[in-house]
Amino acid sequence: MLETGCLSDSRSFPGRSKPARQSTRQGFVPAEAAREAEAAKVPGLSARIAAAAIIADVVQGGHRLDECFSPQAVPNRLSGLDPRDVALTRSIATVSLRRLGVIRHALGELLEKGLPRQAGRLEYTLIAAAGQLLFLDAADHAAIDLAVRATKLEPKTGPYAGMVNGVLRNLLRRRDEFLEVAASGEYDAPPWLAQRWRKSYGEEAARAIVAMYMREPPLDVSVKSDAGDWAGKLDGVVLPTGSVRVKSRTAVAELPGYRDGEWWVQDAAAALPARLLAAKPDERVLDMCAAPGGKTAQLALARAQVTALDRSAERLKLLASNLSRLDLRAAVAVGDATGYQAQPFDAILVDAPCSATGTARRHPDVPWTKKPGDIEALAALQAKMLARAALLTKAGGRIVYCTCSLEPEEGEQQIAAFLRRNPDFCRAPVTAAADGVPAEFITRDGDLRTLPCYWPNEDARLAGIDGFFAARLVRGA
Ligand SMILES: C[S@@+](CC[C@H](N)C(=O)[O-])C[C@H]1O[C@@H](n2cnc3c(N)ncnc32)[C@H](O)[C@@H]1O
Repeated sequence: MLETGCLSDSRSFPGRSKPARQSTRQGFVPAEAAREAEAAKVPGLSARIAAAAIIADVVQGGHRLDECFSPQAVPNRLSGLDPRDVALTRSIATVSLRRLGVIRHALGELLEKGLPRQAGRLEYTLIAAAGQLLFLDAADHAAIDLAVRATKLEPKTGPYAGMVNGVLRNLLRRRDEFLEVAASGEYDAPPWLAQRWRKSYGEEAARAIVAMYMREPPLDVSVKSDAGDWAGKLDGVVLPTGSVRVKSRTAVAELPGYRDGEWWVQDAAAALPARLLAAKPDERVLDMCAAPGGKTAQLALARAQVTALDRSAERLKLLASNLSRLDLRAAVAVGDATGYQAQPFDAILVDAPCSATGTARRHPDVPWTKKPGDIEALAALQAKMLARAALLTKAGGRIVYCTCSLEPEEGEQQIAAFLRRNPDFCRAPVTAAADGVPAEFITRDGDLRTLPCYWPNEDARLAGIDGFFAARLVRGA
């Protein structure tokens, strides 16, 4: 339920002379209908084609992986696929993006001369097939055969079917070698991000963050009441912060209590900022970047008078439907937070758009679609939102600012700059005792900082937490 912005960072394999530049939409659409009909005749082929197309949409086109699986996705790569094929497409695309670094390394080793130019989606067919051969339990011969068939179906890639066959068979022969490279973690994050995390958190934590990003995320939910009871019903545990971590792998909508609106999906770290705002009944509260509404639900549950503002009308529809399922109320407003005007509020939550580098377990596309410049641009937007929030806060009122980013520019540095510019505000430090937040999550300045490597556990269903930053600020009376 967390969301990320996405911009493309098209990268090439080592050893490739030039990326095969091609617009995803222009290149893939024309033969679509005929190819779909052909592909539908071979079990599993449509899912492989869809997975390769989605990986291309993400890596080349800058789409968010989640978005590609939404019914509103444009282009929609899933039309006509049955639910089993959609699930297979999702697992191939997800693992291929999670492991993109080492897959690119392996393909770079195998493609000594690089990829041919003008080769359509060849690169992404290879990535999807390598993802299956290295990291999924799919039958090897099916992964190779279907990649070759997918290659033959598209005029641009057709001539390279023999090459695809050869490369994937060589990959299979050298699989143990590439799995050892994968285990070293060397290629698991783009170098510029790994370097940033080493600088911010030290070598050991940076390694642990990246290692956590190679694992499936747990399912955390926020419950309306009686966490212990719901932990029992959902085969879960109550976390020290009050969220329930669900061990069951049943589809979310099929779990007990979902349809009755008793809980909503929300990472344990994402549940903390609204808690820090501590909204009281009837207080006027602005949720400045509200959709899809995980934090709005918390504020509404506290019986505050919540205004849920977001720039995206589409995402606010999702918020409205989430609140309706939960039988919770908020006033909804579509608008740009940086220019929003209203009577001052008692409390404001600024859950600002950010690079989302703390959520790469849930969004394995994030590390491969962000660029260094994005962080600067997002930090500038966040500063504007904070400035507007300051104008909209009553004397004595409070702001909680948060991002799901690991980057200090979007967290600690943002708040330091805000406090320099706004001497009428001061920090209200987070404390373990009063806020019910584990002491290891609290920085020396009294902000919240969670790292994905916290709460390690052998069982992936119980391990880790999203990377979040939150600061609580109070305006002088
Ligand atoms: C991190 S998400 C919010 C998640 C949400 N608070 C939750 O807990 O479910 C950031 C949101 O900011 C919205 N957004 C981006 N730019 C905005 C702007 N200028 N004004 C208002 N909302 C904006 C996005 O549409 C997105 O829904």
